[in-house]
Amino acid sequence: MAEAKNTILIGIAGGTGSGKTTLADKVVDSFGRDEVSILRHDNYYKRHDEMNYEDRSKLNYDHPDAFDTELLCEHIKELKKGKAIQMPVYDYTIHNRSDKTILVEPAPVIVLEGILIFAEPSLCELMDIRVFVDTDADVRILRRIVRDVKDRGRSLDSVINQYLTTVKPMHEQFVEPSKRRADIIIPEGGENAVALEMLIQRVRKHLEEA
Ligand SMILES: Nc1ncnc2c1ncn2[C@@H]1O[C@H](COP(=O)(O)OP(=O)(O)O)[C@@H](O)[C@H]1O
Ligand SMILES: Nc1ccn([C@@H]2O[C@H](COP(=O)(O)O)[C@@H](O)[C@H]2O)c(=O)n1
Repeated sequence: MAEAKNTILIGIAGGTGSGKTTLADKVVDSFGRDEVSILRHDNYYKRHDEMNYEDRSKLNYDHPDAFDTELLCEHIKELKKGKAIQMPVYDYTIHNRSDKTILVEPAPVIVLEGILIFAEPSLCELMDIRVFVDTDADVRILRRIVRDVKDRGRSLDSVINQYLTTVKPMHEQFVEPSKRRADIIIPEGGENAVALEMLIQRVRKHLEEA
């Protein structure tokens, strides 16, 4: 099937807690479901049914190999061809994929968010606009502690231990260097009203031309 002419992929990367989900959701919520679709790299974390919870909780979730990026690339290509896909759904509280999927319809604009989306060349090259949300590490870890304890079923000790053993070193090795692949760098993510408005205008321009 021929590629749909007018689909653009906007990648939103940034460290954990930087505000990329907030930014991506605000862009998507400004438009109709038939105009902008959303994909999340986190939903493509590999399934680990062969391990128990305790072993899964010890895995490194901040290395590119933790993700099934090949499946995500296939899904993006399908969407660009005008075909709907079933996006997996990840459940952080059990450190595994859930049995649910979300139907994602093709749309003129697809937003993709994730910590490591610029670190994978095969994925990065599919993007038309690359946005990196840049937020200081101290702010990010404070946000992460609150979120992981409230929403992801974690203890304070486990968040601190995971941050020091894998999250921080992987951020320094993979996430931070991937910033140089960005077209736009946005400080502070979703609460940056000026940057959000510029992104919305860019999407609107594409929709008018599509
Ligand atoms: N600019 C901001 N100021 C204060 N809190 C924020 C801001 N942006 C995001 N948050 C909060 O920080 C947490 C992490 O934000 P999120 O957008 O999920 O980041 P990410 O997807 O990069 O991990 C969430 O609880 C969110 O509500
Ligand atoms: N089972 C898992 C899977 C992932 N994580 C962490 O999620 C972070 C990425 O999500 P953000 O919304 O923060 O960008 C990543 O840093 C992983 O450490 C996890 O804790 N448990």
